[in-house]
Amino acid sequence: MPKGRIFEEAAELLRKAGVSLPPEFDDSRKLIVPVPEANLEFILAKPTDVPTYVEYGVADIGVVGKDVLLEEGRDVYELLDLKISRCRLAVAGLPDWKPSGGTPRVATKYPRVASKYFREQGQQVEVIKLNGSIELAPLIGLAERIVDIVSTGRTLKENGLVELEEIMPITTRLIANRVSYRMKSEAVDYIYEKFASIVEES
Ligand SMILES: Nc1ncnc2c1ncn2[C@@H]1O[C@H](COP(=O)(O)OP(=O)(O)OP(=O)(O)O)[C@@H](O)[C@H]1O
Ligand SMILES: O=P(O)(O)OC[C@H]1O[C@H](OP(=O)(O)OP(=O)(O)O)[C@H](O)[C@@H]1O
Repeated sequence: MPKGRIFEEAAELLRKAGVSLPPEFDDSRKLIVPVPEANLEFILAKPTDVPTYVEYGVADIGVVGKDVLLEEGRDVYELLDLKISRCRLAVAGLPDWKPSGGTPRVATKYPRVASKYFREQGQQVEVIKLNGSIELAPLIGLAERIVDIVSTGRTLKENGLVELEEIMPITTRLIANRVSYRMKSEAVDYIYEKFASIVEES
């Protein structure tokens, strides 16, 4: 399970699905939380590390944003769209930005996704990797454009930036380790079915 934004909505889904998570699950600092009643053990990880844990099989299944899944490019199965933490990946910049002579710079937490997008658009850009507060980049002259998550649009608005192009809609996905998917199919199916029934209802 990723800590941060997705956690709350994913925990709510699990509870709705009848998995009895202890109350301390939500605000404990513990990184490994066993839930023996459900025969499950949760690893609470940094969102970008979730696909790594699942690829290496230290977690059989994981919950992760499609943005992170695409960026990390790990070898895992994507089982289900959980349809939570809905947002979009977009190109944004200052409203008066116009292409000039040189190669434009694009700042982002998603260099892989951004490079692929601009390559497919036939646009040559220099991608600069940042780790957060991406909206700063055009304001301080690091880059002309950014590729980042937009949800309400508030961060862009409050920083005088505008959305220029939507790259793709983003939701949270259930992923599985390839070996666990085959060797522990009953357990993986159980979780899949639990989630699927709730996602369909909502
Ligand atoms: N503003 C947002 N609204 C809705 N969902 C978002 C938003 N920002 C990110 N997400 C989704 O939630 C996931 C996790 O976001 P979160 O902000 O918790 O991660 P993070 O900033 O990478 O974590 P950390 O703060 O540990 O670096 C993202 O991968 C994305 O799918
Ligand atoms: O459209 P909004 O609803 O304003 O949401 C978008 C913001 O949310 C995310 O940032 P986050 O808070 O995760 O901080 P970060 O800059 O460290 O990624 C994202 O990177 C945007 O900055």
